[in-house]
Amino acid sequence: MDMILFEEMSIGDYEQVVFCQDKASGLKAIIAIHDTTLGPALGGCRMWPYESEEAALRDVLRLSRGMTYKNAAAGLNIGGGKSVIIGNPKTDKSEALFRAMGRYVESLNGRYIIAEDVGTNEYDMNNIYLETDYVTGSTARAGASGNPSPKTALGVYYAMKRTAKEVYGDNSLQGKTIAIQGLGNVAYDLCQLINQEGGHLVVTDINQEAIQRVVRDFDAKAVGVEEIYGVTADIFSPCALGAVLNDETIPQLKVKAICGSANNQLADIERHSQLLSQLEILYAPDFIVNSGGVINVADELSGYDEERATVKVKAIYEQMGQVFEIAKREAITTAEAANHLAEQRIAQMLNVRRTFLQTGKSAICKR
Ligand SMILES: NC(=O)C1=CN([C@@H]2O[C@H](COP(=O)(O)OP(=O)(O)OC[C@H]3O[C@@H](n4cnc5c(N)ncnc54)[C@H](O)[C@@H]3O)[C@@H](O)[C@H]2O)C=CC1
Ligand SMILES: O=C(O)CCC(=O)C(=O)O
Repeated sequence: MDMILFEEMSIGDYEQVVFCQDKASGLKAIIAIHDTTLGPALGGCRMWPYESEEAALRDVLRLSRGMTYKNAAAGLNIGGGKSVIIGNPKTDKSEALFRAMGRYVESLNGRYIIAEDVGTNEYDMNNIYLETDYVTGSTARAGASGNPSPKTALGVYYAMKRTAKEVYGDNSLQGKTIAIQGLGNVAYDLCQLINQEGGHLVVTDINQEAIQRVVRDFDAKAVGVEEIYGVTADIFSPCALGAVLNDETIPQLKVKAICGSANNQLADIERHSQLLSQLEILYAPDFIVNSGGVINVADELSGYDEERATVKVKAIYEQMGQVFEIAKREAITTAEAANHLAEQRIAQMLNVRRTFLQTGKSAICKR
């Protein structure tokens, strides 16, 4: 590994990285806590057959930092963290593996709260709950919120409507063509919402079954995995994995806007957001668009109320509008505007905390 860990941690301002190994269950995991200024770090656990340990480490560092920004911009009183388990979610899962992971989460004593991400689900969280209370998104107890994907999809839908309003002057998706990459948990529900509103879907996935389901249920048109970038559409919606907006793909785009659920869509945030802006393609920043899932699971920390969580998720519409306004007012890219929003809130709350209080009052105290 030619990566120097403490240097990486220092550059990205990470608080803590924990390597977890349990030989009996086969667990190899990394937990990254990026920033806990606003509260305990909350973020999902990705299970993925990473090609190297360095790739896993890079992913968890990138994703945990993203959670700090996402949680701050969403107005949540929680910090940013994430975890990865190195393994194949189709073949390597077991009760023991997730219980071993749960014990590592417990050992952090509330500094990190786990949830699901790509490759893990609410049933895995149920096994984690057997070892720790610091888990959200399970179905294991009263007040647990379960699978966050439907709420993530709802948030993407509202972000997409606000994006459509910004570009086309009307927030309706009726008659609009949306090109969707990746048809997993989030995108299936998103396709349903778009279809219900009369939008047209052009879709792709590496999984044929996922494609067939959406073609059958929502009258979508399927294209090849590489063709999706060149589809003539109103909005491109990346809902698979990260770094899909890069030097090769951006010049192929024939859309006026991008709004999707995938984390870390821009391969190089600064350069590629500038390039999109030069091409007059409006980029709806990923961590604002996809914050519905974490807004939903974080609601558990105050005693889960689905109605309240839904109201907060729908408010992504206004939040997106605010980001577009900041970008226009300050003549910066939308990615920069979203970052400013998050960074300003963290700086302001750090300042508020200068006043001494006898007892701490954090999100987790309210459980
Ligand atoms: N599930 C949630 O609540 C949240 C998800 N996200 C992000 O949204 C994205 C999607 O999440 P989920 O739907 O939960 O994941 P998922 O694993 O259910 O779906 C991902 C889909 O993308 C497909 N895919 C993978 N590589 C592809 C490629 N090169 N081209 C086309 N399709 C490809 C997969 O076959 C799969 O169907 C991920 O980036 C995730 O981190 C972000 C916030 C919350
Ligand atoms: O939605 C979740 O399960 C937790 C939040 C998260 O990991 C994410 O938003 O990427």
